[in-house]
Amino acid sequence: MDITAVNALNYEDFVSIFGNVVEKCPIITAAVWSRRPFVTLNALEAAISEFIDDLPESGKEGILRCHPDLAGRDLQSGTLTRESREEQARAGMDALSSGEASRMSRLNEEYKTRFGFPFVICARMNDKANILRQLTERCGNERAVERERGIEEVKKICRLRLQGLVLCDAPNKL
Ligand SMILES: NC(=O)N[C@H]1NC(=O)NC1=O
Repeated sequence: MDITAVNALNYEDFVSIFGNVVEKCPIITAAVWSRRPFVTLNALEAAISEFIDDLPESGKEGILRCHPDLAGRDLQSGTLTRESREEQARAGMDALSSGEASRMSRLNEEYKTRFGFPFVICARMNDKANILRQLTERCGNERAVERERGIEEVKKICRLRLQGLVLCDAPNKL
């Protein structure tokens, strides 16, 4: 699908196709539909980013809370969204040794207890070792730093999901 086809979608189809570009937050997609037409895919991405940036801190934390843990309960029970399952598999989260799995689980819980939202990172841009290292390091940050850091990662995930759905109209900036 190209951007012209995107702009021609009614809101039902737009939300049905793009509703999970931010994990389990179709309200964001539904809101940016009114910003059509998008000149480029980057313009659609920018509209999503602006919507997120305009949210109060509680809204940003709410977005983070819609994300499943990496290698967490949803992965074990097969209840991840298709997008998240593919991303987590790409980073090897479905093939951790038992030692790695328990370390991951302990750190995820520590992170959530400290911040009140889950650790979020763009799994497709990181491997297993990197994810474990960053999770360890980021547990030591301040809450406000982590809120912003997590939101940056949400935007990276969103960009890659959008690029999987819409033909690219500009050089990949990643
Ligand atoms: N917790 C977390 O980072 N979750 C995710 N990251 C990603 O790339 N896909 C996800 O579901």
